[in-house]
Amino acid sequence: MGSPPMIDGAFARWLAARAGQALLGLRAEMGFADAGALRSAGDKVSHDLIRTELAKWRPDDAVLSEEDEGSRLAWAAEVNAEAVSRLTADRVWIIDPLDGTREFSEEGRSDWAVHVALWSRTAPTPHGLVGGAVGLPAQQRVLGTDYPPAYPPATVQAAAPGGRTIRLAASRSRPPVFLTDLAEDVGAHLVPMGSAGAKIAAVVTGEVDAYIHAGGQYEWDSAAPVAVATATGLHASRIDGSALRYNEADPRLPDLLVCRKDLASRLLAALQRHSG
Ligand SMILES: Nc1ncnc2c1ncn2[C@@H]1O[C@H](COP(=O)(O)O)[C@@H](OP(=O)(O)O)[C@H]1O
Ligand SMILES: [Mg+2]
Repeated sequence: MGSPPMIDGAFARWLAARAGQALLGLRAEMGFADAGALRSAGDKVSHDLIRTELAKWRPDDAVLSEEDEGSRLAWAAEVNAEAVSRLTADRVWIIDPLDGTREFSEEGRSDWAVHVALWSRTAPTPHGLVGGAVGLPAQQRVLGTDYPPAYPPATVQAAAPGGRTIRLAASRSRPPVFLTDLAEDVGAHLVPMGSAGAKIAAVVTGEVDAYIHAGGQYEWDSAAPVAVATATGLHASRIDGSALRYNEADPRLPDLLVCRKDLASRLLAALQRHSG
């Protein structure tokens, strides 16, 4: 087999695709009888593959992966900088080897993803993400910053008279408590789905108009999909409108809004009313 692409965005796509193939193979091999075993094996196989390839092809870069020991710890940047290499590194790969682990273990579901993002200290944007890819293996596609999908999304319809209903993606297992009221307020209907990556990909492709999450998440849940979403021209922020920031000492990033640019001010105003 030849070498992977040199350019980081294309490398991220290559890596997400390879991990996705391994995960599809695992599903076929193990079946769905023991969901817990399939989930654990999926996390491990994808993590090990991505870790091995990063060590081989990007040995100087730091990595933050959900499956690393201690990944959820909140460090004090000034105290732990020496011990935690990502806090001083110029380039950090932020990885969720299997996002939507629960859906991965349910037969017939395609809302699970592989996230590979690259953060750079010298990035021109507040989020710091300079490349990334979201693999959707069961949908036979990878979305990446190397070929950002068109904006506005191809399947967006023109507004119907009287205002079109907003399709609002939300976690199928842990939706924010305020979301039902917010949806009613803005005339949206909720589309329950698993995986932050799959939901943001659905905004990118125009299957839904927005995704709102609150109540808990980590940087790896959104880094790669946010890299792709912002590369296409979509809005992505915290639910209070402030910037999403990655490779922080504390990896918790509990809430976000990703949506079409023309909906952002309306949804942020509604979030201000409902999420407080
Ligand atoms: N309240 C919470 N606290 C921590 N993580 C959360 C969370 N709600 C959602 N997540 C994480 O966000 C991802 C998408 O969640 P959901 O499918 O419910 O939308 C999942 O990642 P993983 O599947 O990688 O664990 C899930 O663990
Ligand atoms: Mg995740």
